[in-house]
Amino acid sequence: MDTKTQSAYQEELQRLEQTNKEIDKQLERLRATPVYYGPDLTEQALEVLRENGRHNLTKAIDEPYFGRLDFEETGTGSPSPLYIGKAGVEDERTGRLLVIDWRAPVASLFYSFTGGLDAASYDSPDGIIDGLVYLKRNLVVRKQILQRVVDTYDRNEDSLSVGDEFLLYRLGENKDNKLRDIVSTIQAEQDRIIRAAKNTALIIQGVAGSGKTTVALHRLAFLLYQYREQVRAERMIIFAPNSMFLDYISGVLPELGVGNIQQSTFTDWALDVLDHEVQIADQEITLQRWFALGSKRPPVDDQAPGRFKGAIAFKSFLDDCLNRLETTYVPTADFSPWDGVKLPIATIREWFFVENKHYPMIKRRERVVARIKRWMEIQLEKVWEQSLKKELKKKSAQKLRTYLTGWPEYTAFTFYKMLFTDKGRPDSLPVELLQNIPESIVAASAKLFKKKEVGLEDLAPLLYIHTRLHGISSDRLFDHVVIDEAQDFSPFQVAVLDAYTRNSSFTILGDLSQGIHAYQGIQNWKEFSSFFQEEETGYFELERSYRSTMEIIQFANSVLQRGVSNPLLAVPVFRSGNKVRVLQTSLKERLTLVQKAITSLLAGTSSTVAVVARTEKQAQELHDALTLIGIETNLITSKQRVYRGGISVLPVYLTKGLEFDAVILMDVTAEHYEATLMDAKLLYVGCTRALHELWLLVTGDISPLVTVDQSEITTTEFPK
Ligand SMILES: Nc1ncnc2c1ncn2[C@@H]1O[C@H](COP(=O)(O)OP(=O)(O)OP(=O)(O)O)[C@@H](O)[C@H]1O
Repeated sequence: MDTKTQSAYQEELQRLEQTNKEIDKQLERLRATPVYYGPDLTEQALEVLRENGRHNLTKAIDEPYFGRLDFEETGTGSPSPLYIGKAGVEDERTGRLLVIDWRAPVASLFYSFTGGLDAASYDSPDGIIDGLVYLKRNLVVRKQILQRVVDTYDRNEDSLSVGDEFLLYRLGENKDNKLRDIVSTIQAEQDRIIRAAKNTALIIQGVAGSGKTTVALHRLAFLLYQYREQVRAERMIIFAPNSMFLDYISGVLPELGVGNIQQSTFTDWALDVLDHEVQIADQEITLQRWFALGSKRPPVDDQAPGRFKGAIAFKSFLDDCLNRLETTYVPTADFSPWDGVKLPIATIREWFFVENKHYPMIKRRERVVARIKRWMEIQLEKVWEQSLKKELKKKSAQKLRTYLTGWPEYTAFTFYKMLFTDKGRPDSLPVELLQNIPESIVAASAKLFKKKEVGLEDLAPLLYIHTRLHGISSDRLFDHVVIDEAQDFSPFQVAVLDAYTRNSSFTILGDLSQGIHAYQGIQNWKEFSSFFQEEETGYFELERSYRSTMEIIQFANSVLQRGVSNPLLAVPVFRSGNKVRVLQTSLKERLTLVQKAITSLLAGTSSTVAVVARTEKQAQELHDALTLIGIETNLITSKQRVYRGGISVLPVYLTKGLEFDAVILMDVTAEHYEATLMDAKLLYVGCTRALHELWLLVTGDISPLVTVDQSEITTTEFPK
């Protein structure tokens, strides 16, 4: 350690000791104070403050901060050190902030400052504050012990740009089975997204590994801090592609001290709103179909069920159907509960179309039926003879039941199903309407609906019908919605979610280059942005990739370039590693080579390894074969709910969103990965899952998507 580093280390040791003492003291006192459960409102408010204090201090006690910024606000005359941590800590006597919460306005300087001698500024509630930055320092504290001090900027040094050394140290670490927070190394372009204003629909196109998922989770924590008066955690939700992915990301929010944010798949949420009226047809079959090898795959066009039913045009079609129903959605005849008494249909129409016009259709029906019942009671009151009254009461109830059979109480599913069959349709919905839908879709839907099953692409239409029929109860509204892997969402899904989201407050993240579910997703972000007012929409691009080494990113980019015109290429951070290995093997030697590869990777620095097959069936076979030769692996299928880490075997399309220290891509042959857009995206997704090591195994002709002669980034040799 040179003298400068040594003195910085000593200075930080002292400071840490003081901070630790203060935190210990405060926590001890708070823990000793009995919790107040009584009725006094002031005491209750104080108890909330104490509880917050306990919570923050418990969080801060092991690692009080991770960064320091020396900032001289213009006009103050001298710089003061700001220590930045996951939770703010105040000196009880002086009220001075010992640690600043990373989400506080001033902390944004720590992330946005990129070096140089010029003044820096941040946005505070009192306006723009500017001044000079003297020092940016990263600190690693674990269990109250100072482990590392790295200066990434020093105004008195020659090099005046903020260095990447600490970021590279962080990126070089191995991964276990959970995504982690990045508060200590958030980059300026990520920070802009995290701190963007709440009432905007943010759309973020980010290359693989650019931190989209991580940024979205940090943004939720930021919004909860910055808008604490306006948003509640339980009213925020993050939609992720599957339950295993949710498990994988489940650690980040608690690490950031944020609880209770809903985390769900669109499917689970939709089924809940629909009160589980339908079941989802087996997804394995759908996936097998869309991820079959080359020629066995159906064409992906606008007639594919997901694209067709996910389009806004389909929403307009449903609107048309619902509007038609609405205009005729009342009985046609007067209602007569008994001879001589009549409620004219004109009155019923008036109640339905005029008096209750602001209610959704089914609610209106309910209100009108209640009104008819009240009217009947009034008529009955006019009958004096008790036995007759009793008889009329019974008779009229029966009459009403019969009358209402001509006024069915649709649910989302009964209405939707009716559209695809020729039975039970009201006159307002002639069967000719079906001409708007491709025959194959009508036939497949009708078959499925008979079993009360639906496809994933039916959920947005069902939810939409549900909201038109029943409305949205206020406890279902979200304060903010995050959609991860949004390129796989349909415009219709986003339109439905918009109805459930106050002020269109969205963070929508994805990567068009990873759009492997093209049969249901979008091809262009404009398909979403067109819903939102231009002034309330934000669009960001993230180009830097933090996950993988330079060699892996360059290789993955070359795959994309061979299959996609105008690809969005990732820019790697300068983290060099081993070359990508492309290993040829015979069918006979294939398994032995996989075994050797796994052993070699685990003996090196990798602790999570993925063996990636092209299809689910091949993954199953590989898993079985590896088990037989004594290698324990976790088989990941589309039904998986938990990500365990270790050695995983999975089909390439299920790797999306995950990451592993090392990836072994199996069968990268011409047969398995053709020179098509879809296969290029699939292989790109597979390659970009690797942090440190990427190995490709080839038995037969190599895929035309792969260039082996890039000797600076690939090798064909097995490591010694
Ligand atoms: N600023 C950062 N500092 C440290 N690590 C980072 C940073 N940004 C991203 N990472 C790391 O990069 C990896 C990729 O992040 P993440 O999974 O959020 O990216 P993504 O854009 O959602 O990826 P993909 O689209 O490929 O699934 C993670 O390991 C994350 O911790």
